[in-house]
Amino acid sequence: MLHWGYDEHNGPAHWKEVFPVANGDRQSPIDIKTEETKYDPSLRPLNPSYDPASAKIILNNGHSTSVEFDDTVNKSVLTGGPLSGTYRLRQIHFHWGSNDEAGSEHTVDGMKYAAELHVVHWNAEKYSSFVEAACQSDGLAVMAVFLKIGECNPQLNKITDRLDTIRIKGKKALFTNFDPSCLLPKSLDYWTYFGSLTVPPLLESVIWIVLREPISVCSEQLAKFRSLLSTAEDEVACCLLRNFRPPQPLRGREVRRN
Ligand SMILES: NS(=O)(=O)c1nnc(N(Cc2cn(-c3ccccc3)nn2)Cc2cn([C@@H]3O[C@H](CO)[C@@H](O)[C@H](O)[C@H]3O)nn2)s1
Ligand SMILES: [Zn+2]
Repeated sequence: MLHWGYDEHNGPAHWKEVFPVANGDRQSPIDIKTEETKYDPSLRPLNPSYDPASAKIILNNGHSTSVEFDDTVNKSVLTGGPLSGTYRLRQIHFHWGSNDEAGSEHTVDGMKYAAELHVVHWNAEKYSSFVEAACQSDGLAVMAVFLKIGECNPQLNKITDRLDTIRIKGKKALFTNFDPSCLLPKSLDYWTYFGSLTVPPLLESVIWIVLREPISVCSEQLAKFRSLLSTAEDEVACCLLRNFRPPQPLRGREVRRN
C-alpha cells in the first residue's frame, strides 16, 4: 500500500498492513448501541472554553479539511465531562461520505449520519506536545458532533465558503477569529468511551466524547467538502469523495452516558 487513503486500494481494509494496531482492542469509531450505554452519575458537564483568536489556518491535508489552532498556551481548552485535567484544542476537522446517506464515522444503533465533526484536544497538563500525548492512553480527547442532513448551517458556511481556496492537498489559508463552539448543538449531553484515532497511525490514545444532539448540514454544503482534492498540484486530480472509517469491534468496552 503506497500511502493510506479511502480508496479501494489503500482504504480502511488495508490499513492493518502498515498499522497493525488497526486490529487492536480499543479502535474507533464504533456503533453506539444506545440500549447498552450505562448512565454514570460521576460524569460532569462538558466545559469547552475557546478563544476565537487561537484559530490560525484552514488546511487541506489530503485526508480532510481542518482548522488548526495555536496550542502553545492554554487559550482554548476543554475541561469537565469524563476528563480529569485540562485538554488543549489542537484542531477541528470533518468526515463525510460520497452521498448524503453515509459519512459519519460513529453510528447510533446502526444509523449513519451525513457527516461528523471532530474537535481534537490533547492533555497539556501531563504531556509537553501533541505528538507525545498522542502516544499516551489518556493523551487525547476528541469531541464528535454528528451532522444531520437538513437545513443549511450558516455557521458551517464560515468553513465551506473557504474550501475553494484550499482545493489542492497541502494548501492552507489564514483562518482566524473563529470559535468552534458555534458548531456545537444546544445540548452538550454525550456518550463517552476509550478509543483511538480513526486515521493512521490509529493510536489508542483517545477519550471519545460523542455529543448526542446533531447539528444540521445541507447537501450543497456537503458537496463543497467532496470537491476537495486528495491529490497535490503535480498529481492527477482526484476528489476526496469520502473519508470515513467504518465502525470497529467494541471488544467488551463500556459506553457511558451523562
Ligand atoms: N479522526 S481523528 O482520529 O480525530 C483525527 N484525524 N486527524 C487527526 N489529525 C491530528 C493528528 C496528528 N496525529 C499524529 C499522530 C502521531 C504522529 C504525528 C501526528 N494524529 N492525529 C490530523 C493529522 C493526522 N496526521 C497523521 O500524521 C502522521 C505523522 O505526520 C502521519 O504519519 C499520518 O499519515 C497522518 O494521518 N497528521 N495530522 S486526529
Ligand atoms: Zn476525525
